[in-house]
Amino acid sequence: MTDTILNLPKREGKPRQKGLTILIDNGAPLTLFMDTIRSASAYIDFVKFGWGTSLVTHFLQEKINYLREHHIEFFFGGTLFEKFLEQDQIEAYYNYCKTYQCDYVEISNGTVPIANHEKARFIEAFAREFTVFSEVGNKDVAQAEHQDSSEWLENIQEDLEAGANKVITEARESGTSGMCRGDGNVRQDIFEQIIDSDIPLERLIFEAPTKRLQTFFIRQGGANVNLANIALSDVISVETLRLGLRSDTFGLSFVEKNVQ
Ligand SMILES: C=C(OP(=O)(O)O)C(=O)O
Ligand SMILES: O=S([O-])[O-]
Repeated sequence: MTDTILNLPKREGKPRQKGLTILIDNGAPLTLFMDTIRSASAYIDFVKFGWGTSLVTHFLQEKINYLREHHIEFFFGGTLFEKFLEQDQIEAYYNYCKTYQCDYVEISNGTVPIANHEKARFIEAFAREFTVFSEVGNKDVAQAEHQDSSEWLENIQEDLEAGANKVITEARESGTSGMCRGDGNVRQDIFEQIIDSDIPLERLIFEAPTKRLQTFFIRQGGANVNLANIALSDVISVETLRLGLRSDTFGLSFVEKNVQ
């Protein structure tokens, strides 16, 4: 970023452990993808190839190569893991990840109804060879309503104990399920239970595809909260929200909560 006399929140350089920005690629055309990466690589830590798009999108290998050149990591959406799981093809998923030389995998149960302890077994197995980001929360709004805050906390703790490097909280690409209500508002009770626990904030990644969610998590968790499902077009906007350069977070206090 440009040198400035302004007093702004401190951001770590890459590779960073906190303040991660994770984009979601839902199959963007190659030149748009490359332009986005080239224009903003300092602010992008990961790209997730959303749900099963990696199987359908063209130029996947070219995109991955371009990310590597720009020191940006990648992983495939948890839904793809779940699709292989549902068809009893976990070994094939492992091979798929190896083919693309993935360092990271996402293990979730947002769609396939397996119990959290079963998901934890997959976390443990994949963590032997990959860095695992697990995901907590249901993609179906009605089912998500039934998951209370203590269940969320227990699931997050179980995932971390099983070997997840970080835990992603579900909100989908739309920001309308998991930790969010159908109307796009965050379920405060869940957020507060998590943030009041002894889990370091940097072990959590909040899906925040909308400005409303980005603003919420940055106001509550500070400039260096980890955010995911950021649209390709929103990278610079999110960085300005982190830095208090947009009205929504203008008065952001620079004190960080529970970040170790
Ligand atoms: C982002 C989504 O899925 P995944 O986590 O599998 O990429 C989604 O379904 O909105
Ligand atoms: O599961 S999602 O929405 O990353």
